[in-house]
Amino acid sequence: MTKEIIKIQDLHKVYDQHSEKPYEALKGVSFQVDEGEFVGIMGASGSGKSTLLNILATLDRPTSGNVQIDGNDVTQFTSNEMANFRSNKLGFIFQSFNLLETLNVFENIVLPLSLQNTNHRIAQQKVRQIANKLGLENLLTNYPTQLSGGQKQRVAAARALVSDPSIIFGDEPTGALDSTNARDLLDMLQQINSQGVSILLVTHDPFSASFCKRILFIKDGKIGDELKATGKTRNEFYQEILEKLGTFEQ
Ligand SMILES: Nc1ncnc2c1ncn2[C@@H]1O[C@H](COP(=O)(O)OP(=O)(O)OP(=O)(O)O)[C@@H](O)[C@H]1O
Repeated sequence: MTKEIIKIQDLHKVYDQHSEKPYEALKGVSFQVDEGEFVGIMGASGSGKSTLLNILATLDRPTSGNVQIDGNDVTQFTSNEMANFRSNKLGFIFQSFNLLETLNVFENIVLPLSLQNTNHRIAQQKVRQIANKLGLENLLTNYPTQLSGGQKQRVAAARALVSDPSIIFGDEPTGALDSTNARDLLDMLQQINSQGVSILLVTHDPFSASFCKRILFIKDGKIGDELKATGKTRNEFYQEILEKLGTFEQ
């Protein structure tokens, strides 16, 4: 039976709820993501993508609604439980890489394991394994300032993957990359996904979205539509996304 990695039901988020001008950024969002899926969330600026991602990433709480990740109702967690859950179960890849400049590549990648107090020898092994997989084995003693944008994003991906998360969240991860590096990162995400890791990608970019298996379109705080890649080439899916955006964003 398929396992749901994310299940959200009737999610609402109201900012400035008790002010004179409350703003409802999410207006009853429901969807689920099955284990092993690669799902994209697309929508115009201001449609609620970051609000949704922040709630899923346990960085913010909804005003109402249910959020289950890997069988846990994360809305019931205390702040401490949220932080533990985040470091054990979730991996993040952001547009801005978010590497620590004072740490070298090895130290950046090992960070989630250090936070979990993983045994030093096991942590070293895991970092080497993931570094080899992402072609970073010769860069482990470099500092972020000595890396290209594409290399930085691979380090960020290695850091997201090293703790074997249940799901990877990407927030415009190709936003700061040139087209070759963007393509490499997307190929890599697809490869990671083919090994069973679930991915949820928030993006404006139809090219990035065309690597997903399914795309949810959010408009004015609601899921408005959905596209599936099943049976289509990536290019056919890309064209379909472009057409959908053409009608959707008006
Ligand atoms: N902390 C906040 N307080 C009040 N309003 C907010 C807050 N954060 C976001 N909003 C509003 O909620 C709406 C959704 O914002 P959100 O950042 O989720 O959109 P988005 O789809 O991620 O946009 P973008 O693609 O530009 O990042 C916007 O109208 C925004 O102004």
